[in-house]
Amino acid sequence: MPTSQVKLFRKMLPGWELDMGGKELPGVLIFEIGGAAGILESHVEFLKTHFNLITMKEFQKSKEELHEKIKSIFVFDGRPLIDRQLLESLPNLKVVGNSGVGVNHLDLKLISSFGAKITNTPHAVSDSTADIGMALMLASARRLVEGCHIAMSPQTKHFAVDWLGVEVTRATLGIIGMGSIGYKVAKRAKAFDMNILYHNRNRRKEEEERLVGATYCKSIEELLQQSDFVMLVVSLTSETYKLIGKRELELMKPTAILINICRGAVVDQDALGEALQNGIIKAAALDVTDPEPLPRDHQLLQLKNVIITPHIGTATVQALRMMTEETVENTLAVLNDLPIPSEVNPN
Ligand SMILES: O=C(O)C(=O)CO
Repeated sequence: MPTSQVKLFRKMLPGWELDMGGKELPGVLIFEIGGAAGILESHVEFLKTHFNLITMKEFQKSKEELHEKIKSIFVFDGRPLIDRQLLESLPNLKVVGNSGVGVNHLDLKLISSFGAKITNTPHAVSDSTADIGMALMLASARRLVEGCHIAMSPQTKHFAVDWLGVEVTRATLGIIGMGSIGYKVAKRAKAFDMNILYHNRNRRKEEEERLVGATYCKSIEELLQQSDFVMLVVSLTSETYKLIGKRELELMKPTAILINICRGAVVDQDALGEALQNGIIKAAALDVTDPEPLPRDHQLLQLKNVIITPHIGTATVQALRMMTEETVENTLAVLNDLPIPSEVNPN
């Protein structure tokens, strides 16, 4: 039997050359291969060197014998849905590996009550999601989408715009949430000579030093009042649900732009629509909404000062590859009793 080598993209756990020789590969339940919420076909060969992949279709047709082989579930784009019934049918489940950083679609307490660990992939997603944050900020500031429509419209005879954008250079960016994505946003914003404010539950002195300047705002209010751009990069929890509502929007500058790259429900979207129509803030750029997609008659879709992208924070070849690798790392760590690179605390 060949030795299966764990390829670590971060090379952070030394000595990870697990000898799988002679052992049966652990069963992993996946939603499907291919399709919108399926494992990418190009990742299957790599995954099969470590695991016995079982799709939901195979699982549903199978007998208990197969259920007993399943040690892990890989969740991609929220699927498969993990409910009590599924958990009860997997007596040897040890880990649920979520591809992506946000775990608001998982019932963490329920999963951990079945003795399974939960992992996510904060490292894999941070660059691509920070890039989308920068792309949305620049696109909104320079009115890229409106410009693109004018340049491509069959009605356009000559280029003349009756509006001006604003520059991000030397402007103040307020980042709400200084986790791995927030930090990467700040790093990029530094290259634009932006003045960086951030709010986080805990002050992140190490990140401040690494960035050579980022000012901690203990209160969100202070950050909202001072920022030209406000970027949301928090996890969705009961504490951050509708964190940005009417009151918070009214604290922002009338010239400010709101960028959301975390979860739609962090913003009160009705309040946002009103604020955008009434000049309370200038514009919004959203990679996430609640729900996704928004109903076609939603007020946010009618406004010229809004850009919406279809939750593409991690939609790159590189990010998906790294998410798969980070999930493999996490899963193998749990199954081999090694330190878990990215474990989610169910509390
Ligand atoms: O990693 C996640 O949870 C994302 O939604 C990235 O956009």
